[in-house]
Amino acid sequence: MSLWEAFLNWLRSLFFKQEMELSLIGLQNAGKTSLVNVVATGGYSEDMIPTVGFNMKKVTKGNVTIKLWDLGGQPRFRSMWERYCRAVSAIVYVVDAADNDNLPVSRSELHDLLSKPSLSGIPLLVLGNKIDKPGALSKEALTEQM
Ligand SMILES: Nc1nc2c(ncn2[C@@H]2O[C@H](COP(=O)(O)OP(=O)(O)OP(=O)(O)O)[C@@H](O)[C@H]2O)c(=O)[nH]1
Ligand SMILES: [Mg+2]
Repeated sequence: MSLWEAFLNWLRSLFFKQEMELSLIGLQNAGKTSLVNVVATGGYSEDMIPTVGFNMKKVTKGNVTIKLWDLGGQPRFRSMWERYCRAVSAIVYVVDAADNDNLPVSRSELHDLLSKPSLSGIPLLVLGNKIDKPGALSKEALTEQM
């Protein structure tokens, strides 16, 4: 790389640095912390401890830094979801696509959250997780259920 190109790249990096914040929510055991770990370090483990409260992780790839708020999904932590979703660039709602029994609860928690005026206009991604498991719903079936 020539000196000139290096200089241009440096200039670009100054102007195109991007920062965003994402909140990961969804019922306990949906796989939110596992997802954060895979994105941040590439590591996956079956041996996970339920998140108490929340965790924050910053991940930088190239010019993009993402602040990830990983929230606990147990009932006692769900009332904090809204507070940690208000100021983010996007919300990722994680659903265990293989856990049929808990889908109605997951659905009603999602709709509860979407009814909050403070969150109107924030982009939302509903992420069907655990699609490797037998019995996991297809994208279409999950969309229908949620
Ligand atoms: N088969 C399968 N298991 C997964 C997947 N993602 C996560 N798990 C497992 O699901 C369990 C729960 O994962 P966590 O990441 O702790 O779930 P969580 O949503 O953070 O749960 P809370 O912190 O309690 O809200 C762990 O045993 C993971 O190994 C997946 O894509 N496929
Ligand atoms: Mg967790």
